[in-house]
Amino acid sequence: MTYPLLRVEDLTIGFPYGTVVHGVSFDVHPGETMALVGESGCGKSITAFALMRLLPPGARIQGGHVIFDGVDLAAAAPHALRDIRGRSLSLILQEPMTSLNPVLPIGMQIAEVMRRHEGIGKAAARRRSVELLELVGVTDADRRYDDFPHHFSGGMRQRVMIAMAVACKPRLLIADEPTTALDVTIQAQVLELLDDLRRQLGMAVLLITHDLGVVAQWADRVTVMYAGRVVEQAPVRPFFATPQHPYARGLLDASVGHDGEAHYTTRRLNEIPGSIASAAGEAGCPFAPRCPDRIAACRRAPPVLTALGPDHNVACIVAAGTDHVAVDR
Ligand SMILES: Nc1ncnc2c1ncn2[C@@H]1O[C@H](COP(=O)(O)OP(=O)(O)OP(=O)(O)O)[C@@H](O)[C@H]1O
Repeated sequence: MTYPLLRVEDLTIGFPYGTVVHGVSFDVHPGETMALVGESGCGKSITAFALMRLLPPGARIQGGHVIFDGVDLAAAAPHALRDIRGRSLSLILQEPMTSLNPVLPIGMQIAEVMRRHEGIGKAAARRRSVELLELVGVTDADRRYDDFPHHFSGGMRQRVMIAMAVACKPRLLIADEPTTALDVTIQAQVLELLDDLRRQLGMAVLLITHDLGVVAQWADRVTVMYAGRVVEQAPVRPFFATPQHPYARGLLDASVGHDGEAHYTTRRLNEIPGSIASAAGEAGCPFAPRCPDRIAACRRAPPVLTALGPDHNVACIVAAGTDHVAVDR
């Protein structure tokens, strides 16, 4: 096992009204795709923003560590963060229009990232921006360098965002629902592009998604979140073959079609009866109100993440057995 590139340890995030991410831990290894999956509101995006230290107003890291390449980003000084962000750690979001400047030509925006982080001259930055646009599949890149974001379709804008995000060859790209706003064929093309770039540039990808089809096809490992906590993490193959947490099992059971084939692509995570909101105010396992396997002890305290096997952890006292051993990180 390689040493992790990113180690998130016991990360806890809150707003003035309460804690929304409770002691989340996961690793991302060099060159791999790790999927962070969960239904809307479970805390995926807030976790991603916390990794970049770009939390919305009012939100605060209340505890834990985010060790990236040996530096604790949760405690790093602003100048150190500025240097890391956009250079070795990059973020792409669901809707590129929120990240692109509408009044600047797209080529110039890509060039600007390289000029800021690598201090290269104007001409070299332009040349490399055109190469990057070609790399992400923008045809006639030299001419399109001077086009504005509104001249591009949604899928092409996402390609431009990806070009900008990988301009400085990051070691880790965080992609927060990168294809949710796109139609299905374009989604597949953009995910394929991300995977190609991951291999070509040797970067790792933290892929945030609510789509199990995307996880099955593109991820090496998966971390499932529920109500601000990690409930299961495993390599993708054992996860899909033998999911252990009742929430994960519910997600996968429900995605098998009448023909007996798995249909992950159309699966939405909110089809299990009940809602995350029903966990509010619960003292025990946040999934207990919706859980088919719950026993009385589930109501006592949130279960700890427990090792079931190599790299396979579950936070469920029923799945883990009562004589469980806490995960030793
Ligand atoms: N700006 C904000 N102010 C207050 N609460 C917020 C804010 N942003 C997120 N939250 C809360 O934090 C929790 C986690 O939200 P987050 O956006 O991380 O969920 P998510 O899993 O990414 O969902 P989605 O897939 O819908 O984006 C939710 O309860 C949400 O209501």
